[in-house]
Amino acid sequence: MKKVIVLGANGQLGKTIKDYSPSEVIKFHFFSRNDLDIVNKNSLKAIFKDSGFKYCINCAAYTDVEGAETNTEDAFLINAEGAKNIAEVCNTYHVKLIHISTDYVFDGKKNKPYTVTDQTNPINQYGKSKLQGELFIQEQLKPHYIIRTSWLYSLHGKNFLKTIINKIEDDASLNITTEQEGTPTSCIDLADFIIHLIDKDSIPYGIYNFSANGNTTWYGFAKEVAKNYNSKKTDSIKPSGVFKTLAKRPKYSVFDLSKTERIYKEINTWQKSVENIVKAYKG
Ligand SMILES: NC(=O)C1=CN([C@@H]2O[C@H](COP(=O)(O)OP(=O)(O)OC[C@H]3O[C@@H](n4cnc5c(N)ncnc54)[C@H](O)[C@@H]3O)[C@@H](O)[C@H]2O)C=CC1
Repeated sequence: MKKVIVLGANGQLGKTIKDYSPSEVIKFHFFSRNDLDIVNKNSLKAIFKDSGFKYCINCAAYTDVEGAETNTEDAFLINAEGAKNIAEVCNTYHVKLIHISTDYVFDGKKNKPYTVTDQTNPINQYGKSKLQGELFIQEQLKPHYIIRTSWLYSLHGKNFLKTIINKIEDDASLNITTEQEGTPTSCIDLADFIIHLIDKDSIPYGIYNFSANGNTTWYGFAKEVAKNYNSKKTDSIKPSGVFKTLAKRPKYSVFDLSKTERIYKEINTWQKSVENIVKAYKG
């Protein structure tokens, strides 16, 4: 039985991992921010010491992209220093780390999918803090997987898919930007990939991209949600131009998935995963 600690367990990815039926080979131990703050290295040490954890999944992060522009110190404390603390403690207690990172480590100036070796160049504070976290982990700990993902949604917490469903329920008409291109990714698909890494236990360490297959805009994503949730409402979603925000967003952040699919399987298209989750939402 492999003992696995999950940090940031009350976020949408953490909760999705919790939904996984208990596996016969993995025993999860979930810690929310209230249980264990990743900024506090001594608390981490106390929990990891003599724990017998084989893997740590770090879902904990400062994820408010807009907020990070003004609360930059907090973003770096959690996304960079927190990640460093985890890496150090994993190193001391021989725990393998699975850490989640983001497409926002790129500037979005490319026009074909980003590979894991492409030059990073974050254009907002959130992306900068997440990249610093990646670099600390690479410095501190050999047995690590850094999974870069994008546009996460799930049945839990606040996310774009649930916002669109709520707006459709309220009969609101929506203008959604066509300015950014990327890939919506279901936490269920990502959780399955994370479990695959642990199950196999022999996949080479390093950076992996993980998103669904294909790409779209936030407008295309919203339309697809509407089509699956209530096809009569698709016309209430209209395309719009730039959505003014404090934090700059990469215009293009599609991933090249070839390295990931070589050690995993062909990943769902984003449309298929949206269909699956809307079905699950409707129950
Ligand atoms: N949401 C998205 O669209 C994307 C998310 N990511 C990354 O995926 C990972 C998971 O994201 P989500 O589940 O969507 O985030 P979330 O915001 O739903 O969950 C993050 C969790 O981390 C916890 N947390 C914050 N500070 C903490 C601390 N100091 N100690 C312990 N826990 C703390 C929060 O309480 C929250 O429960 C994060 O690393 C995020 O950066 C990457 C790309 C896109």
